[in-house]
Amino acid sequence: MIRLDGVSKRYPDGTVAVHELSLDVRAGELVVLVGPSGCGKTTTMKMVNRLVEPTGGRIFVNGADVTATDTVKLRRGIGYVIQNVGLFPHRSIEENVAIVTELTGWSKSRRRKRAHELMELVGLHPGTYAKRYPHELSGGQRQRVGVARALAADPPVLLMDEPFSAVDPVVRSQLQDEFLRLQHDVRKTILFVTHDIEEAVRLGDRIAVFADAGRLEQFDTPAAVLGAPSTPFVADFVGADRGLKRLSVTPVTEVDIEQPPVVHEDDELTVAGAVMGSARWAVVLDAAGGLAGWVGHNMTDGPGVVRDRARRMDAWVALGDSLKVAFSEMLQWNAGWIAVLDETDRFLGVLTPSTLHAALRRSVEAENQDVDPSEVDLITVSDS
Ligand SMILES: Nc1ncnc2c1ncn2[C@@H]1O[C@H](COP(=O)(O)OP(=O)(O)OP(=O)(O)O)[C@@H](O)[C@H]1O
Repeated sequence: MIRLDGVSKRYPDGTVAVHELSLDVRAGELVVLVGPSGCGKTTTMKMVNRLVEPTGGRIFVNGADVTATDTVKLRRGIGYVIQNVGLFPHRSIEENVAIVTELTGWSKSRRRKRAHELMELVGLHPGTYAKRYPHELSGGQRQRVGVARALAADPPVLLMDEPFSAVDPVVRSQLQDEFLRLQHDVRKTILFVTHDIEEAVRLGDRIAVFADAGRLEQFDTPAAVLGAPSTPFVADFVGADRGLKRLSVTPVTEVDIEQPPVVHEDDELTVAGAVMGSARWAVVLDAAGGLAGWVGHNMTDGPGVVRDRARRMDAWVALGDSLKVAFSEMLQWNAGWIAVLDETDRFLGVLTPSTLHAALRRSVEAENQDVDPSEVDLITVSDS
């Protein structure tokens, strides 16, 4: 969808901002350009919509050479979101969002309808915000207006240059979440610039790590960049805590799950005790196979059914959630284990701190060796 072919940019003063860069972004993919300040990320992005003209190489958007495309037409098909948004201060939010559709000659009522739709999409209720002016919004809200405006003409391609870096970390994280949800729905082809590796890992389908002068050090999935940095520069850039960062890009899979004894709410306590054998506790399921809670072996004496003694259990994750979500769930509930449920809320098994650790080790080892994660043997303290 976007293809850079040996692209270079030397500014008139002799600065080489980008040197023979080749990169492709597939349709519907979100590629993050990340690297230290001055490495040529912004220059690269601006060459795609011709705010900067390359001095070498070729750039294609949807198969067409950008230098052979009329700039007005080119930019109409490319939404552009920048750090401080650049909203028009004397226009209302609704008018700011509609600016591109105004330029393309849409009728007033159609522009208004589209602006309201987009405001809803980015979480700004039009009833409250449509008539406000930019100075009456928070920084995070202004960024959302910037995203809505870029989406107004429904361009297939979005360029985003540090769009969330002007807001505080909490709002930033919120905007990132919302943006991921939005991208899930709209599936644009996105080139996203940031200097923040955490943001890159969180958002990117693939990330391109730049060193100086637009030199591409590694272009791969976040998991691969964190798990197997291809050069010392990348290893240094992603940081010594890359193992921790990997948590957020490694999903919980079937192989990570443990199977504790399972009993049902209606089981007799004596039966439940027998099912547990030497185990200290069992998971309690409801009639639909969903998680009802847990029961300890020492709670199974006497008459009655499991339901009478079972304790509630609220700590769970869905299969496919990240290990980071699993760890934080465990910490939040101060639980020694958490349940794993499928998409219909049926119980699949549990994760414990040691299975979580094993899952992380397995994923790092697999990445390093380029083998299937299920084939990696783990040696743990309890094995030795
Ligand atoms: N108009 C210009 N004239 C001369 N040099 C420029 C110009 N614009 C950018 N540069 C230089 O090109 C290099 C790359 O700049 P660019 O803005 O692309 O970097 P960046 O990776 O986006 O940096 P940052 O993260 O700090 O925004 C820098 O050395 C910069 O000083």
